Amino acid sequence: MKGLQPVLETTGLSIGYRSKKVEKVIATQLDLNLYAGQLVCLLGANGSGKSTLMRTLAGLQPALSGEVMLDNQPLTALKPQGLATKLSLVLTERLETGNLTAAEVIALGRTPYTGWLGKLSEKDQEKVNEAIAFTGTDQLLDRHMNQLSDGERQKVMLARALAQDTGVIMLDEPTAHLDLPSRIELMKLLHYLADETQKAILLSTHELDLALQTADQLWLMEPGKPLVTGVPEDLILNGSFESAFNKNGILFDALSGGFVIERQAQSYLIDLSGNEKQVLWTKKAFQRQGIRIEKGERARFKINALKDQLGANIWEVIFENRLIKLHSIAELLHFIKLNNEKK
Ligand SMILES: Nc1ncnc2c1ncn2[C@@H]1O[C@H](COP(=O)(O)OP(=O)(O)OP(=O)(O)O)[C@@H](O)[C@H]1O
Repeated sequence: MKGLQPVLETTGLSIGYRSKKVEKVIATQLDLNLYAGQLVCLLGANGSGKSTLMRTLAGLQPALSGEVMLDNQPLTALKPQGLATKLSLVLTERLETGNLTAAEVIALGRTPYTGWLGKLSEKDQEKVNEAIAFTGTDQLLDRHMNQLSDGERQKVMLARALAQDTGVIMLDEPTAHLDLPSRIELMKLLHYLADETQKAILLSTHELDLALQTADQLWLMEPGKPLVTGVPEDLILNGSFESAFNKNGILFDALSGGFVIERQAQSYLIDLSGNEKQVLWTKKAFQRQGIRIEKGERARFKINALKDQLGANIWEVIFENRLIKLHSIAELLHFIKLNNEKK
């Protein structure tokens, strides 16, 4: 990113809460950069400080110390209207927009340019139309907000933010109430938007899998530790991702890129080879059943996962010099458990 100017930059930023007597510091020494065209996912366990950071970057709460520069201007020097032309924020809380139609809500995005009662100019209407086209909300325009599903409402709120035409868009847990297909659709849309419109998009989320697959950059928050930034794969390889999320029997498996539930496992002398996909799912089944593969000089179970002539999955097991053919993972698990006990 050398040579590129960040749209949003923090220097020595400390965030937290200050009351008359006490100061509650949530994170310090934050030197963060947000660049045009990037989708950045802010990740962290509950209470790690994601909302506090978003609120501070959006000017909704003061920093404890340090500086936030937005478009080369200190955030603190921007008046609300000026700020609203540079940064838009989509919150998860359902706003009191129930009686408004989707079209009216999207048009509200132009408020910083028109004033509350302002009439939309041709340019305003153009921006609104663009926002509608990007988000595919044209079928929803006449509907009232309280008649929309969570996914539809979220798209309308995104269209409003797009109509606001700011360099930075921030979204606080935008996928929170959505089902899996809608979550994937929204993340894909955000990635496309960042790329296509060169906006900087920062969102907080608990969707680790989706963030790993779509974010250009991750910002990882962990209480008491410095915030770590980087591309997802680097953060996996250097162990930051594991460190932030491994807890209470849930482990991030850096080899598969997924989370596994840690179980009490028993070792079995197994030699497993064969068809890649079958081997992968056989290993997952072993993991789920607490069967830990232990490689040894002499495997007690020598398993070859393969397809038969008709293309069906089979597992050939050599056990005590006999060849046994099994036809499902269920049969394999049963066989191994039964025979491992017979010493
Ligand atoms: N108004 C407040 N005054 C004091 N402390 C607060 C306030 N709001 C939040 N906190 C504390 O700040 C810490 C960070 O909270 P924050 O809401 O930023 O975390 P988060 O990562 O967004 O959590 P979640 O994933 O649960 O939404 C928590 O310990 C929380 O209790």
